[in-house]
Amino acid sequence: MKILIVDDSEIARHSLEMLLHAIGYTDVLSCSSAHDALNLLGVFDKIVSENSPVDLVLMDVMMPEMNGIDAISHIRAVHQLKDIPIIMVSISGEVSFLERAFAAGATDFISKPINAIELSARVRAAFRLKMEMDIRKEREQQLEVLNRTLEVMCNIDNLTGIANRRCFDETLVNEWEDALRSRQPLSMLLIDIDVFKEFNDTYGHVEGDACLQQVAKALRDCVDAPGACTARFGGEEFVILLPSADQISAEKLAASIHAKIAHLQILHSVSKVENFVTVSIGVVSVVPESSAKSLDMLKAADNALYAAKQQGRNRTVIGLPILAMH
Ligand SMILES: Nc1nc2c(ncn2[C@@H]2O[C@H](COP(=O)(O)OP(=O)(O)OP(=O)(O)O)[C@@H](O)[C@H]2O)c(=O)[nH]1
Repeated sequence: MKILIVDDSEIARHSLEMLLHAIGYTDVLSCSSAHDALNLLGVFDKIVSENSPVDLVLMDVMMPEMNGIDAISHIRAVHQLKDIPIIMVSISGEVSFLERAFAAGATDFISKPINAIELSARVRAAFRLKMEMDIRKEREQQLEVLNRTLEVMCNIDNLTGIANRRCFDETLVNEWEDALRSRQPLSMLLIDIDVFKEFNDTYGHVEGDACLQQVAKALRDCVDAPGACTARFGGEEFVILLPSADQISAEKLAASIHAKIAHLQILHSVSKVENFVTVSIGVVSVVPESSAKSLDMLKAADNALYAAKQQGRNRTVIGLPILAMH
């Protein structure tokens, strides 16, 4: 445990150091001014290390240039130094002084002349407090990491590793609002694997899962637009949301998805469409208006997908403008 003594009197520094040695604390640094102490603690550095160079400060109050209370205020203003215990050392114990010292962030107070027993008890208490704070800080950091991991897990589909429905629903609401404000187009592709029930019935559920994973990866590979969200909508259905993308970009993406899935050549011998896995896609592009809702967009994409299925599957159908649905 490293202790820093800050006192402009050499005699005071020396006698305090002797006392600390006598009660078992030998790792002691000292500064003759508040400015030197702030320098040593890194208060003037642009980037302050997370690990403080000392574990406890014994700060004299009356010093020329900068007094101990002002020095504490400077130390506490640095986030990384806000938990270092600082014990004020002073002849004065008057109430107004103590009030100012504690308001500035002092942890404790010890009056001169210093009694060894009192010093030992105060230093031990300060270290105990510091240890408890460090443990609490570490737990808070662990909790923060855990929370972030949980948040990511809550938004990911277990099987395919892409975003899940929950994540998509949230993204849709946000992107709709953004597009409404910015008057930018928003496009959506709803993608469904054709005759997938027969695929499962023929090759089994495990192969079905592997197929879903391959299709999800293919979709992810096709989408490179910044801010795009590729999600598993549910079952064998996927969805892609493209902010700032018009119908032409959405159609281009749909065409590249058909080509990519065809290129995978996932055998589907009982499909009535092709002898490999294909997908149907419903596309909707819109510049949102306040008279419509984000769910209207989803409905329009679903209708377009239904039409693609009706027209023979393995194709893309462009949905009606949302306002025309009302
Ligand atoms: N292996 C696997 N199958 C799933 C999963 N989720 C849904 N399915 C299957 O997907 C199939 C969907 O079948 P349908 O809704 O009848 O659709 P379809 O056979 O693709 O027919 P169309 O969409 O009209 O071309 C069902 O057999 C579901 O059991 C999953 O996580 N894994």
